[in-house]
Amino acid sequence: MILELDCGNSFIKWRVLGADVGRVVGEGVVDSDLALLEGLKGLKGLALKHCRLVSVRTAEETGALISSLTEAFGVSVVCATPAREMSGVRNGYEEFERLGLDRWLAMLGGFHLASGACLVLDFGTAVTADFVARDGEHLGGFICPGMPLMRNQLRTHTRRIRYGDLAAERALESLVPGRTTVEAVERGCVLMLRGFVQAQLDLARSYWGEDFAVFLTGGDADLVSEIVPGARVVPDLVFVGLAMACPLS
Ligand SMILES: Nc1ncnc2c1ncn2[C@@H]1O[C@H](COP(=O)(O)OP(=O)(O)O)[C@@H](O)[C@H]1O
Ligand SMILES: CC(C)(COP(=O)(O)O)[C@@H](O)C(=O)NCCC(=O)O
Ligand SMILES: [K+]
Repeated sequence: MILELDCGNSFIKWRVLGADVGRVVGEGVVDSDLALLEGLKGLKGLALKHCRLVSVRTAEETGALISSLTEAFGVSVVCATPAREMSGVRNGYEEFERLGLDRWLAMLGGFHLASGACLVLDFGTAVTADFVARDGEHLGGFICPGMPLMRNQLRTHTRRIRYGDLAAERALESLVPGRTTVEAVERGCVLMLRGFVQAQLDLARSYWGEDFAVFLTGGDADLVSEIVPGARVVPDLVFVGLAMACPLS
């Protein structure tokens, strides 16, 4: 069995692939190393042979997680590392090692699935957009705050914006102008995200006409999917790229 991990700034996404090619035998989203270990220990018949991991956390945090996994399951862990070029995609950053590895893997996955030009949008703690041309050249991208950061900035830096998670969820049942604080903030932030997406689509069309694929991934992808009808929502896009960057013999 193979354990795959995507360690973002807020959550660790994990899944276990069975011995027969690619079948997912367990998966989850957790907010701590401890919760990950608990989740894995709860799987019946777990027999990990390999583990591959991508992390945008500090080397210390990632190292601690790797030690815990090795100790708990006796598995060796392979980490995705930065590359200038891989699977036909050329990293467009001036310093390729500074590009977020989750972005890099999502691009590898997207370019592989599209076999052509693609726009990759990831809606996590931060929101990222990356442009990959038909020849595999990464043209660069954009980073802006995601939903969790936008709402928390408003909560932290104003005196009168306070509300709970349940109210936040309910507020998004519609996007008409809000009549309560929670509606006004949650809907306002979603419209910011959608505006960002529109700007990326406009730019992609200016480069490639209609000849490109759009991939949406990350925990908040559903908040924007309806405004990009042709987009492919691929929650495991980072894992697609992770398998390409860390093949296991
Ligand atoms: N099943 C889920 N578990 C956790 N977060 C989720 C889930 N579905 C949607 N979300 C939302 O996704 C966002 C986090 O996205 P994610 O891609 O996990 O971020 P990161 O990679 O930065 O940790 C949060 O705003 C969270 O509310
Ligand atoms: C942009 C990110 C913060 C996104 O992280 P996430 O929201 O997925 O947790 C991450 O890819 C990162 O730390 N990148 C390094 C900076 C860069 O890509 O330029
Ligand atoms: K991510």
